[in-house]
Amino acid sequence: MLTILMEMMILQFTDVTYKVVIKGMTSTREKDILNGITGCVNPGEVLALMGPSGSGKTTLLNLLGGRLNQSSNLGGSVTYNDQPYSKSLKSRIGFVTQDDVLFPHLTVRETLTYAALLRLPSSLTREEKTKRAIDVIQELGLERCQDTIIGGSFVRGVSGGERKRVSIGNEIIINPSLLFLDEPTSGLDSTTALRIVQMLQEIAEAGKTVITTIHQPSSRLFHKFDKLVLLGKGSLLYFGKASEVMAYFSSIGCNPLLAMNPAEFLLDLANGNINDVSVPSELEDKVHVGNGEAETRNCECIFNQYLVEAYETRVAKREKKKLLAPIPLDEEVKLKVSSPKRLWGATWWEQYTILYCRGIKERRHDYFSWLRITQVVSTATILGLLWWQSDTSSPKGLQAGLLFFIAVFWGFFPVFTAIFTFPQERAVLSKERSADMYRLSAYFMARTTSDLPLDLVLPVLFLLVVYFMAGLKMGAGPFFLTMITVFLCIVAAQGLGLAIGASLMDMKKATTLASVTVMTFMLAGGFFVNRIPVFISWIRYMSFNYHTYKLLLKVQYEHRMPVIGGTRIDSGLEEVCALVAMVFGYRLLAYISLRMMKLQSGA
Ligand SMILES: Nc1ncnc2c1ncn2[C@@H]1O[C@H](COP(=O)(O)OP(=O)(O)OP(=O)(O)O)[C@@H](O)[C@H]1O
Repeated sequence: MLTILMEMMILQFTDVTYKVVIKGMTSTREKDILNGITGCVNPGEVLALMGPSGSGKTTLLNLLGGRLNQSSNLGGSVTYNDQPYSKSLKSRIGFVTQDDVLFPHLTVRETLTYAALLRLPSSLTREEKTKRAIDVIQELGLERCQDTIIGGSFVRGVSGGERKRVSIGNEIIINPSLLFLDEPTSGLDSTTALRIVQMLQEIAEAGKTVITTIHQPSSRLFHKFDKLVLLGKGSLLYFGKASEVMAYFSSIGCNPLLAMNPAEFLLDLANGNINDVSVPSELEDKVHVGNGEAETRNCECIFNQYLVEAYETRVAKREKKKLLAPIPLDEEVKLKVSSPKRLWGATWWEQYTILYCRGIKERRHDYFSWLRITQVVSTATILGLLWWQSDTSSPKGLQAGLLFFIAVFWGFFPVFTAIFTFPQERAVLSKERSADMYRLSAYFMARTTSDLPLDLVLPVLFLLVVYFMAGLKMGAGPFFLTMITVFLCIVAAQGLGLAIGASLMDMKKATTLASVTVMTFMLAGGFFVNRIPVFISWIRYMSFNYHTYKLLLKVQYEHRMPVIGGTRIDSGLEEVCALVAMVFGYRLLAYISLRMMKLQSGA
C-alpha cells in the first residue's frame, strides 16, 4: 500500500508566470509567455493543455516537467506532492517530446531494451529489465514492427505512429509517476490518435498522473480527458473538468452557433475568432468584426481580455482556494520527492558497457564501411607506387615527404570524423541526460572508445601496404614503432576533433574551425617551413603533425642522419609526452564542454 502511495504524484501549479528576454540589435525587451496559470492534476487523471499555436502550451509543459530552469524568468509555484522540484524527480518523470528523438538504426526492440537496461532501478535483474521491454512492446501493440529499425530522414523505418508509440514506450518503461507528453497525436490519423489517448487513459487509471498538450483533438478524443487547461496568448481561459467546459463558457455567454466539435469551439474562442460564436450582448458592439487586419486584431484582444477576466472573477479564486488546502499526504511520500539523491538504474560500469554496445549497434552500418576501407587502401597503394622501393641511404631518395604525408593524413582524417561525434548525438544526449539515464562520464567513455577499434584497424592496413611498397626500414622494431606513432597521432587528433565538436556543438562551425586548425598544424609541422619566427614558433609544439613527423623520422633515420631537412632528430621523449598530453588534454576539454552543455529546453 505504501509503495503505491509513494508512487503517486499530485502536481499543483499556482500563478505560474514565465517571461523571456529578447535581445535586439539596439534594445532588450521582455516578453511574457505565461501569465499566472493555476491548476492541479491528481493521480488517475489526464490533464490536457489546449490552446492555439504559440499560446504557451509547450512552455507550460516544460515548466511543469522541470525542464525550464531559468529561475529568474519564472514566477509562481509548482509543487509535486507539496514539495518543490528536485533532481530525484527525474527518475519518476517521463517526458515525451514533440519530436521523436530516437536512434534511427536501432530496432524498436533494441531501443526499448536499452532504455529498460539504463533506466529501470538497479534492484531488477537484467532479465527482468529485458522482460519489461517486451511487456511494453506488447502494451503498445508494437509486436509486428519490433525488429524493424526506427528510421529517420535518410533511412526508411517504422511509421510515424509507431515511432511515436516507441517514444512513449521509452518513457512509460520506467513506470513514471508523472508522464508529460508534447503533442503525442500530431500528424497521426484519428484512429491512431484515439488509440494513443486511450493508452494514456489506461496509464492514468493505473494511478499515474498524465499531462499532455494537444492541438486539435477530435470530439471523441476530447471526451477522454479528465481535466483541461485552455490557454490563449499565454493567459488562462479555463481550468477545470473537461466535461464542464462547455457549460462554463455558456455561463459567460459564449455558445457555438453551429453544431461543432467542442475542441474546435474552444480554439476559436482562444484565437478570438468569433465568427460562429455567440458573444454576450455587452461585448457585441466592441468586438464587431471589421475587414481591416488592425480591427480584427483589436477585436481579438478585447475578446481575449473578456475571457481572461471572466475566468479570474468567476473561477480562479475558487480554484486557488482549493489548491491552498493542505494535501493529506504522508511525510514519507513528501520526503521521497524532496530527496536530493539521484537514482541511477545501473552502475557506472554497466552504463558504460550498455552504451558501448548501443553505440556499436547504432553505427554498425558504417562501421565496416567499404568506402572508408577502399579510401585508405587506395591512398596507401598510390603512395607505395609513388615512393616505390625508394632509396633511404642517399638524401636524394629521402622519404621525408612520405613520412610527413603519413603524419598529415593520419592527423587529418581522425579530426574530421571525430568532430561529428557529439553534435550528431546532441538531441539524444540532451534528452537522455534530462532524464538522468546515465552519467555523462560513462557516455563519454563509451562514445569515445566504441569507434577506436576500427580507427586502429585502418592504419594497420595502410601501413602494411605503404611500408613494404615504399621500402621503409626493414625489421619488426621499426615497423611497430611506426605503427605506434601513427596510433598516437590518430588518438591525439581524434581528441582535438572531439573537443572542437563538443565545444561548438554545431557541425558547420566545427568544420570551419577544424579546417583552420588542421591547416595551421600541418603548416607548422616542420616540413614546409623550417625557420619559423620566434614569436610564432610555439605553435608547432601544439601540432600533432610536428611531433608525429619527428618521431617517424627518428624511427627511420636514427643513427644515420642527425638533421633531416632542418628537423633535428633527438631522443623522442618530448614528442611522445606531447602526444600523450594531447590524447588526454583534448578529451578533458571535450568532456568539460559537454558538461557545460545546456540540456533540453534548458533543463
Ligand atoms: N526562448 C524564447 N524566446 C522567445 N520567444 C519564446 C521563447 N520560448 C517561447 N517563446 C514564444 O512563446 C510563445 C509560446 O511558445 P510555445 O512553444 O509554448 O507555444 P505552443 O502553444 O506550444 O505552440 P505550438 O502549438 O505551435 O507548438 C510563442 O510565441 C514563442 O514564440
